[in-house]
Amino acid sequence: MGTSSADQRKIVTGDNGYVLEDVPHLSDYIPDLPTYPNPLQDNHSYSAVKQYFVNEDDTVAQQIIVHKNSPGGTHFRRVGPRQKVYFESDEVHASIVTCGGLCPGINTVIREIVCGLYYMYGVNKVLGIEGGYRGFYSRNTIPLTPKVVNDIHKRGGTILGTSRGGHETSKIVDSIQDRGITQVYIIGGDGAQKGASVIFEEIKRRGLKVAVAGIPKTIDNDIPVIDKSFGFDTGVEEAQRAIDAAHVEAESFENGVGVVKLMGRYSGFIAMYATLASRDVDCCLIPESPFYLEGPGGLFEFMEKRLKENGHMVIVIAEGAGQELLSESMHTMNQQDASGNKLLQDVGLWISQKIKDHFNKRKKVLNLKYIDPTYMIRAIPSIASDNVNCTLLAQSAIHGAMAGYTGFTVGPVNGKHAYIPFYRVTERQNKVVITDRMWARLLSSTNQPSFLNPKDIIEAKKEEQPKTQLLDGDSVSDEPTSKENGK
Ligand SMILES: Nc1ncnc2c1ncn2[C@@H]1O[C@H](COP(=O)(O)OP(=O)(O)O)[C@@H](O)[C@H]1O
Ligand SMILES: O=P(O)(O)OC[C@H]1O[C@](O)(COP(=O)(O)O)[C@@H](O)[C@@H]1O
Ligand SMILES: [Mg+2]
Repeated sequence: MGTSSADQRKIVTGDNGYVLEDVPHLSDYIPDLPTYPNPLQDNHSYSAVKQYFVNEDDTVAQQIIVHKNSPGGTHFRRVGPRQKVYFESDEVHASIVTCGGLCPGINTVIREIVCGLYYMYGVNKVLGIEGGYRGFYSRNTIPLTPKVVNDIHKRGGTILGTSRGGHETSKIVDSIQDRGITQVYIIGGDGAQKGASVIFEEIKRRGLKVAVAGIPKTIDNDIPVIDKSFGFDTGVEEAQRAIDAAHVEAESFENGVGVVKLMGRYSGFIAMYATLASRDVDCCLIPESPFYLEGPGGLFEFMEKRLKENGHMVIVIAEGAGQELLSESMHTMNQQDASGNKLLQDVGLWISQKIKDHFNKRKKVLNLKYIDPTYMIRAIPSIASDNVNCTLLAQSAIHGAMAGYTGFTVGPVNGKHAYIPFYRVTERQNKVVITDRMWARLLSSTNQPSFLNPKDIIEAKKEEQPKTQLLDGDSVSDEPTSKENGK
């Protein structure tokens, strides 16, 4: 096995093309750290479990579809408790912060970090940071105990509050240092993971014994490498209620059209999965798949055909879809939120008006109902399966931090949880790949136009994006493409 530390990445290579993209460890930059036996070995719930401690060499393969002569490929370190820990229980002063937009299940993750630290590792100093990153330097903190968090998983939102913007690295790390915090748990999306990475770098530069762990939260599912985020299934489930309502309204009126706008700033996963789950959707529009309204192969032509055949139809549109059409017609400026995310025009209102105008001009009856459940799908408590996801993530993050790992995001990779270095989850956004099988499944389920001409398809294939990873059994590769590698 060889190791390479080019640009600080910990890459371990083995036989037959095996590669481990390892995560940093406190001992990488602090010499002679003492270790302690893991207190879990005396814990009645765990000591009976055969092979409870994870073998140090266990790793999780990023690619599970392999061929006879495939090389070993990229792997990540498997999560779980280690025999040795790098913190004594009373040395741990943990902090938890929640950043960015809401997502069902955040409170469950908070609860499980607090309870996991208390019950598994005997840690009783856990601090909640209020209001996102800026809370480190501008807000009060909340001491968190199992009693305080006991019922919070039944509530939507985050008991700590959240925010966008406000990431001032040195002020945050000063606060971590001043308060004597030794473990930082950051629950947040792609933006928050970038912030976590910068915090980790500054902590390392200052040589502090502070573990930084990221727990990915993204209702849009735009974080790469991981199978999917907690809360995503809850969001898709809740979206069914809006689609059902749109369908009932549409089929009850002559030429009824239900338009449902769902979240998805840059990635259309919620719209795609809500559509595939529902079977009542006639057309799904996402940011990754450009569409057009007029002319042969356009949306209006398809609508006229579908309404003639069925008398009603449902359109699901992701909020980031068709933004190029909107800015053409509205001459909008590029506005951003406090975190630098693009502020979008309401594509649902826009498309509803365009559809109405089109049918009005042709003097055709149209009954259009526009439903915007945007915040309803993310402001609710998580469903049972997501609660289990949250527990696994929280406990895995704790085991990693206690074992001295740092600068990592935890997440499921092909169903097995792994510690993933920050750079792998921040270097790009996860998007629906429209030349992949999952989008083809959607097109064949709705029978909508692809809005692509043969030339576009050749171009899209040439772009060689990584495959859609979410729940797609056929997904083959999430490796950076040759383009991303700059080759
Ligand atoms: N490139 C970045 N570097 C440092 N901090 C960032 C970066 N991008 C976003 N952040 C911070 O992360 C937090 C959450 O980001 P945001 O994009 O709002 O939500 P999310 O984490 O859900 O994607 C914000 O406080 C923001 O300032
Ligand atoms: O209005 P807000 O709070 O900025 O949130 C809206 C946005 O949050 C999202 O859910 C994603 O936000 P995150 O990146 O924070 O997860 C988008 O789909 C949506 O545009
Ligand atoms: Mg984001």
